[in-house]
Amino acid sequence: MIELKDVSYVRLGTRDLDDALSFATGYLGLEVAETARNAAYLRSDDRAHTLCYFDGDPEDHTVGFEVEDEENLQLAAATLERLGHPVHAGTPEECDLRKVKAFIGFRDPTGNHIELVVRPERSGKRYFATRDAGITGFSHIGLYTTDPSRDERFWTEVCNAKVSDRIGDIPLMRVNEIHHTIALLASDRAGIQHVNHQVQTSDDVMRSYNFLHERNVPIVFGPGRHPTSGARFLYFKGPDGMVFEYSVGVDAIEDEEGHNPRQFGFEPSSFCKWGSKPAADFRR
Ligand SMILES: O=C(O)c1cccc(O)c1O
Ligand SMILES: [Fe+2]
Repeated sequence: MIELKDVSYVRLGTRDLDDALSFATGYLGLEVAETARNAAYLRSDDRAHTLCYFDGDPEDHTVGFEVEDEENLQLAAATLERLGHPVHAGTPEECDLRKVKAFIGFRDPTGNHIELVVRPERSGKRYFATRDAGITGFSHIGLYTTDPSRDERFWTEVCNAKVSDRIGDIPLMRVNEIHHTIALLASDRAGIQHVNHQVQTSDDVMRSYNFLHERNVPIVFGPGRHPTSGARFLYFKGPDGMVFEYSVGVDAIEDEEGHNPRQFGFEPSSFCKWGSKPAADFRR
């Protein structure tokens, strides 16, 4: 069993690094940790970085998850190879770029690029953004799947994820007490559908709605409230069509043994209990 502790970072390719950087700092509200070697490293909490934009294919998305130690990493590599997922061991230079002690890369059954990392760096400095969006940290990702049931089995049987709720066949899965860290979304391709940052209060969600709307940043869903996690949310579009979500008030699953996944119908009211509807281009 591969024990994921938390999501660690996302890596997104872009053909226009300057544009991605100005969006990340001026609209999303991240802090630049470092710009180096055709990449920009951005912070959203006390970690050294949680988002990396690199000069490359905008379809090239990677999600990193933290595992406990190098022994667990080796066991994970062996498990993945045995199950037919070729594993790439991170070179020292690749580890440096990610500010991790060690990592492996592989593809999930849909073909999503996944990395497992050991000892991702923290920063001694607190996160301080130029735009105050109220961000408290990077929290979860929406991941495309070409087969939700197969990929649910991968994340819950090969890895330690547990299903908190399902909307239709779409699982919201946790790897710690937070309601979900991985949300799957059905598609005909691989990739990240959205990147979630938590914000401090509902006021932050509404302030960002006005701020982004006034500046013509496409709002693709919300403001609204998820019946599943209970979070108030706003989704908007960033560079290369990537969707970003702010949310506040995600449930913690305290009764780990006693929690049974709830089944919600695949309909708009299962995504928002305030009646907001996703825009046609919510999914790319
Ligand atoms: O927070 C949630 O419950 C949620 C539900 C559906 C889709 C999402 O992205 C979510 O974050
Ligand atoms: Fe989400």
